[in-house]
Amino acid sequence: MESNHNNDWTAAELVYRGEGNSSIVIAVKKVCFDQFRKVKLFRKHKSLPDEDTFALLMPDFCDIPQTIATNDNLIGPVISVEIKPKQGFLSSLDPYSCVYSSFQSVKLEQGLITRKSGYCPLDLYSGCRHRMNIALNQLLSNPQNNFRIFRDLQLAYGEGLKCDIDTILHGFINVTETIGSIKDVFCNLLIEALLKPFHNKNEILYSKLKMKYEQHYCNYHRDISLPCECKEKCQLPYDCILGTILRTQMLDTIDHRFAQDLLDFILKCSSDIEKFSELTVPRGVGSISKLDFESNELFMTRKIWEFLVSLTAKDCSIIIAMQKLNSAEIEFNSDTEDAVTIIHVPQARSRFFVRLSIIDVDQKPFHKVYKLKNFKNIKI
Ligand SMILES: O=P(O)(O)O[C@@H]1[C@@H](OP(=O)(O)O)[C@H](OP(=O)(O)O)[C@H](O)[C@H](OP(=O)(O)O)[C@H]1OP(=O)(O)O
Ligand SMILES: Nc1ncnc2c1ncn2[C@@H]1O[C@H](COP(=O)(O)OP(=O)(O)OP(=O)(O)O)[C@@H](O)[C@H]1O
Repeated sequence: MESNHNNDWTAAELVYRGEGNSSIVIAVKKVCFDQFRKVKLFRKHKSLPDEDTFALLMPDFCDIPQTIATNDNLIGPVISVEIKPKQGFLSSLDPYSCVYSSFQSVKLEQGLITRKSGYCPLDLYSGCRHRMNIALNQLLSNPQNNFRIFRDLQLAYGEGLKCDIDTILHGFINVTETIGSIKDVFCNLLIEALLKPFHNKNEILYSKLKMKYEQHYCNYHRDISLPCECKEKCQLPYDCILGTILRTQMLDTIDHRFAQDLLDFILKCSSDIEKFSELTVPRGVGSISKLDFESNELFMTRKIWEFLVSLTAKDCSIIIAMQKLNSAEIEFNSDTEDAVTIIHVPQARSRFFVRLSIIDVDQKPFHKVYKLKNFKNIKI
């Protein structure tokens, strides 16, 4: 990840941050990552390859560097929250319960988790502050791989590491200044960040993606989640970070079942599988039906492309990096490609500088279309 140094880091400067299926993420700091590696049991067998391998140098989205905001007016620790929100709408494969709860059953059966989470993505994506608050509280109580808090770039809260929230947030939200509990104030801040407009580089693509979304409820979580009883019917803002992710997820208009048939058919006629990994956005993206200019083949290829992009959006994570503002004015670089904003939280009598990012947006390979076949617990 980004550093002010040149690239000659020694092991002593590297900090283990986390890892996925295909990569280990290290931040450039002062301690060797091996000491900190708290890996899920099923990844314990993995190690770094002995031969030369590749590394990606990425900005550290848990940080608020000087290139984005002059730090003179920012005080206290940088608190970053990582949320892996998963699929935010009901799938036609199961119109009653969220997809997340089905995968939780599979994980429980496979011994990957010890108890099912009360987190319902439909609550988080609802746009209703009450429901979002329930979702965040459930993530806090059973974070799994869906929720982490970092304090000054170090993991402070997550699966297997549940420290006291008030201690983690010390100097960020102060108990003497808050009305209500620190946890409530913190959740309110996160909700505001998730609902703020998220301006990003791909706005032109995203503006083409429509979102016809009403609040949904999930049968599985009916004892935890509450119906939205707000005076005005809540709706997820189209242009917030969750809205952006949801619109991309909703590019999946065909579901695994049909995607598999479609892909079988395409592969019978052509072996050019490269077309599914093309980075160019296909013309007509987001349109449910075949458009006049599209041949059958173009249409089917577009549908598979959209399905795979939607899979990426169903698996990506959000990082919200925040720091307290100490004065009325803050200068930030208006050329920055990052989505930054300022949030006033009356209950904390404070304003916060917030940087929003989306990570883990690697393209999914086309064979992912067949993945669902391997899960006998998923209702089809
Ligand atoms: O299928 P899901 O919803 O369980 O998502 C997988 C994730 O599981 P999760 O449920 O988030 O713990 C899974 O996450 P973990 O490795 O369990 O942290 C991966 O992100 C996987 O993607 P890939 O195979 O590495 O490209 C994800 O698979 P795909 O999104 O590629 O299908
Ligand atoms: N650019 C970044 N800035 C800050 N933290 C990051 C960044 N990229 C990754 N991370 C951290 O490293 C962890 C692992 O990231 P990675 O993308 O490899 O795995 P993942 O999200 O679990 O995906 P997968 O299992 O699909 O490979 C993330 O969960 C996050 O905590």
